[in-house]
Amino acid sequence: MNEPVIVVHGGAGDIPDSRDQPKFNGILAAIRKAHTVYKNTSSITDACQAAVECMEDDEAFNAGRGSVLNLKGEIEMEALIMEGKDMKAGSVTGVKNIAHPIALARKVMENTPHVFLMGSSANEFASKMGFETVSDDYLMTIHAKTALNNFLKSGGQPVTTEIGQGVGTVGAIGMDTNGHMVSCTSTGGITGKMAGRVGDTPVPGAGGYCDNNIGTISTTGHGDSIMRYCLAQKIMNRMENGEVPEIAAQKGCDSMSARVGGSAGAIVISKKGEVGIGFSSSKMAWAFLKDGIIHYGIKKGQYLTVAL
Ligand SMILES: NC(=O)C[C@H](N)C(=O)O
Repeated sequence: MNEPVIVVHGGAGDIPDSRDQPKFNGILAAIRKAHTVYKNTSSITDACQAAVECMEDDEAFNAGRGSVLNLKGEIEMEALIMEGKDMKAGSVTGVKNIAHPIALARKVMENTPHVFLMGSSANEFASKMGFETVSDDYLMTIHAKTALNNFLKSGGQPVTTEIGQGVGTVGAIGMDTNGHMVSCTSTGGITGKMAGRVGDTPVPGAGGYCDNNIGTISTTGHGDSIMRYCLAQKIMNRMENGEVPEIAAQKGCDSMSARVGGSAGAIVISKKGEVGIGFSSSKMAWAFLKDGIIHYGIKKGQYLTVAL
């Protein structure tokens, strides 16, 4: 393969139409950023991390700036990175006041003997690694505050607001020209979650997975369902058993919804470089780059293209 394959998502769920364009702008910017970084570094890990950081900076998404609020009105963020060569992984959960949880997950992968760090200890590690602290005011958007108010007013039922209950988790997966793969996912979780709630996103096999011998995946959607179903791992199993990524992603999400409820979406690349996009939610923002063309969409059956 002469070109890398890069796929991103900007969250699955009940996304109001008014949010489509900001999400398109964000996912297209993320793909372009990833492409530039890949050209400069030849590192698919750097490229996908950069794509996720680009969306963490963009308040159209529920990750980094724009993260949703827990029941106490706080932001607790989570992220996972996994590389497919040696199946190394790094995760964080319950982190506060940093701009790029995905960068911290990478530090866990590369600078500790562990996979997963949590809460204030993860924040202490961030300080040690030289991460700057950002204020709650920077991370907390009016959309996130409105979403929590609406959630509380409705007696704790999921409400579709401008940003939905938790839509807008972000992910980027990629394969370089040597077949090396990576998976990156970052989120603020779901609006009105209990303080300390851990979602699917930082859990390998649920929020993402990566193995150069099979493929790479990032998921999004109702995390408590995704975690119970081990959605990323289930989709890997389907590909290992010969399903093409498009079918594996869609059937994986549909089977999760049928078995445990909730809805989800997934982006997938197989070891052959084939791309799969699937979601059982009403929408998922996705985009991928292949042969100089960006393909993207958000509604079922929507398939748009634009030059890089
Ligand atoms: N929109 C999302 O993907 C939310 C995330 N999966 C969570 O439940 O924490």
